[in-house]
Amino acid sequence: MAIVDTLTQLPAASWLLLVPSAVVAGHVLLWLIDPHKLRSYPGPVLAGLSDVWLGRVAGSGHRSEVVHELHKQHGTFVRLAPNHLSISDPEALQVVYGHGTGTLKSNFYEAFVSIGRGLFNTRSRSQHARKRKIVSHIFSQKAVLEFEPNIRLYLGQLIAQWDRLYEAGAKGLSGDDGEGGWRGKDGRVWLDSLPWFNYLAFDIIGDLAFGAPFGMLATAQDAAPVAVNHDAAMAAYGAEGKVEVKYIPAVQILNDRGNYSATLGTLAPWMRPLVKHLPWFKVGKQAVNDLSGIAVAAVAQRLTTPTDRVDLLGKLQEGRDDEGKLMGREELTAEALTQLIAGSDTTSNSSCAIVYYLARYPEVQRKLQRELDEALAMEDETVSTYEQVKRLPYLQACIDEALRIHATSGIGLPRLVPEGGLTVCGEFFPEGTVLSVPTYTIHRNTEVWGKDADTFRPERWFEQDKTAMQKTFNPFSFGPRSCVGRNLATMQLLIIISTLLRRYEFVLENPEQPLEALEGFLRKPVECIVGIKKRSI
Ligand code: HEM
Repeated sequence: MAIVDTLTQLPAASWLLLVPSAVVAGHVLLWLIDPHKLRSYPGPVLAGLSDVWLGRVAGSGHRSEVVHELHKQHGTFVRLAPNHLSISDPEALQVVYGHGTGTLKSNFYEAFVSIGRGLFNTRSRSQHARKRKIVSHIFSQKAVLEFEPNIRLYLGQLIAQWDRLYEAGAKGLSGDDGEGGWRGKDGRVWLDSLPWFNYLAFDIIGDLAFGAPFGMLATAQDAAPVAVNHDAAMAAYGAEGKVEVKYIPAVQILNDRGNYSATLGTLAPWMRPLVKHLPWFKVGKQAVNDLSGIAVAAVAQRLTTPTDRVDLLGKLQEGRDDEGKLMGREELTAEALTQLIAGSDTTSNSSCAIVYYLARYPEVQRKLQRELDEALAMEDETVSTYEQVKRLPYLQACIDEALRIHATSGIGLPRLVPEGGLTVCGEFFPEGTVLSVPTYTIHRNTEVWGKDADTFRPERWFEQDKTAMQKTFNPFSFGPRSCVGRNLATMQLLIIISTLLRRYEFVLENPEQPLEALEGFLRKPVECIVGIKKRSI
């Protein structure tokens, strides 16, 4: 009681000193006790003491690069936080992520939960298995073929826009369509391709997941309808009448939300409510809200206007679990939101990176164009079909090589060691330890990819040990939590890249300039300005 009395009588200034000192002392004490038995592993001293070190690195936008440098310096094992060890050995992938080893997503993923849990941020094994069973049917190879017409429709719209800008650009004109506008120079149109790839990806996934495109390609603008009042929109399910909406920049909001959640998720759960009030985090919190509003508005709209069209939302509505139950409305909204988030900028960042590398290496681009010209006849439609391009080896090698060097999911995805512990690369880790394998780093492992692992060179896919490459190639992750949309993503990339590269020739303004990227949850190109010219085929 005496201690409590003394503390309550302390002046405010003393508290200002006391609280931080107690926090620091607590961290040092935990470091000394070493409850996770990770103290013997190398890494920055501050990382061993507090989550704040990794939080700051994540907030810098260069987490993968920082972790990569640490692995170069310290080797296979690097401690990234008091309870988080990064393992850069490709052999670790199968244990940390594979089927049957029992790892679960760590509490990092709690920072991604908004309107209920979707497939991506469900951590419970049984709940995830139930959802995955319903959703994986929708993304089977056979099922995704039904979505091909939607992909081809919006790609056709992108081409119509680029053809229009090229015709004007070839005459030396300029304009302001798309972010940053476009200008004609040297018989080409010059534009930042990233926003256009975002419009394409958002319109495709908007159409598939919500039943209508956002209309970004048509307006050349980042704008999506969001429910003004979530609760009212939720209540409107099944009722007559319209949901009140306003328009917001969805691509920007998705970026803000990814940066926010990927940083917040690195911090201990007790820190999260405190930092949410800092200005930087407030922007992200608003983004989480707005993003859910897009799903709420779209799903509410859809449910008040029933349709028999074939899309992801329709299939989710029909999906039943083992007990034959349909998804409730909240779950349906959460899953549609998950697909919007998971299936939009993943595809646009990847498309953008592929085009950047093809523009940077003109000989690779020409070789790919030769393959496309031989495979596709003159009279074929402007937009390739999946059937035409699904087995073109050089096209596949170009896509894989770009996904290797610019894996949009580059960070080590954190997993929790299950009951009984886990042995990874000869080291034992007790239950509750957080482990991850950094994709960015294993995609640069010189033993697997060769001495020139830092260079974009599709030929390596025909030269190096195929088994080792396939075991290490991790753009979609491995195991029960790997990308459920992989078949859809692969089909999209094959159709998009084959169509664009057959129709246009791409050059960079400054070929020596590396593709600058910033990372929240995903590594995103900052911009990719290309000069586009129509080919004569
Ligand atoms: C090039 C495009 C894509 C890449 C590189 C990619 C990559 C990934 C990766 C690495 C994960 C694991 C994330 C984690 O464990 O934290 C993942 C999960 C997921 N992806 Fe994709 N993805 C792509 C496209 C898509 C598309 C088009 C969809 C659907 C429309 C989709 C839906 C999902 C979902 C729902 C999950 C969570 C799966 C689960 O936890 O069971 N992805 N993706």
